[in-house]
Amino acid sequence: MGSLRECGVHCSCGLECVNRTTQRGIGVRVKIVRDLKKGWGLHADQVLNRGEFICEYAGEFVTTEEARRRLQTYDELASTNKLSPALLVVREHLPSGKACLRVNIDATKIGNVARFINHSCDGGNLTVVLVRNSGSFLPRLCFFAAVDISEGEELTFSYGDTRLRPNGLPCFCGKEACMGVLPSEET
Ligand SMILES: C[S@@+](CC[C@H](N)C(=O)[O-])C[C@H]1O[C@@H](n2cnc3c(N)ncnc32)[C@H](O)[C@@H]1O
Repeated sequence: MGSLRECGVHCSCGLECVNRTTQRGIGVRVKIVRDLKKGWGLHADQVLNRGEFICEYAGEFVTTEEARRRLQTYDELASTNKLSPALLVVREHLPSGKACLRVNIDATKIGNVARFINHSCDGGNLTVVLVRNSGSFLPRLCFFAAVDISEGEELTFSYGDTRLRPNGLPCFCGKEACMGVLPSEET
């Protein structure tokens, strides 16, 4: 996972500033496509170039305690196909190496198209970047194209390490590297 600093509230520049790439909304064409096994997924609706900003993972920022509570409910509902949860947990190791910042973003009820991005065991074609706007405490989670992407191709990233929870839901990413199980949070 990468990290990036952008201009923020205290900078005198406007949205046209070259250092506000992720603050202008979604500037590329994407479409939501249904897959029989994975449900809805996000696909490129144009050629995307490596390094291009795709979208932010918008959602509710929740505390770890609240995330744990929600994950328990979501797991139960997901196991009976009653819900497609989209609570993403990201850990950023601080430079000291002694602590890590945990960010929980729940797009299950409030979010944008990023909540339709499915998992791929090979890491997918998107790079996840933690973006800090100067003056803001919380980082935002943004997706950039990790490679050149063709029109129609599904956009995917890795939800995490499957080994953390070997008895999760089945994965249908279809990649050679597929672990057979969808990564999910335990804590
Ligand atoms: C963030 S949502 C992605 C959008 C979701 N497919 C939908 O229809 O709303 C995460 C959920 O999508 C499904 N999903 C994502 N990637 C998958 C994969 N590789 N194999 C099977 N199901 C997947 C799982 O149900 C997972 O809980």
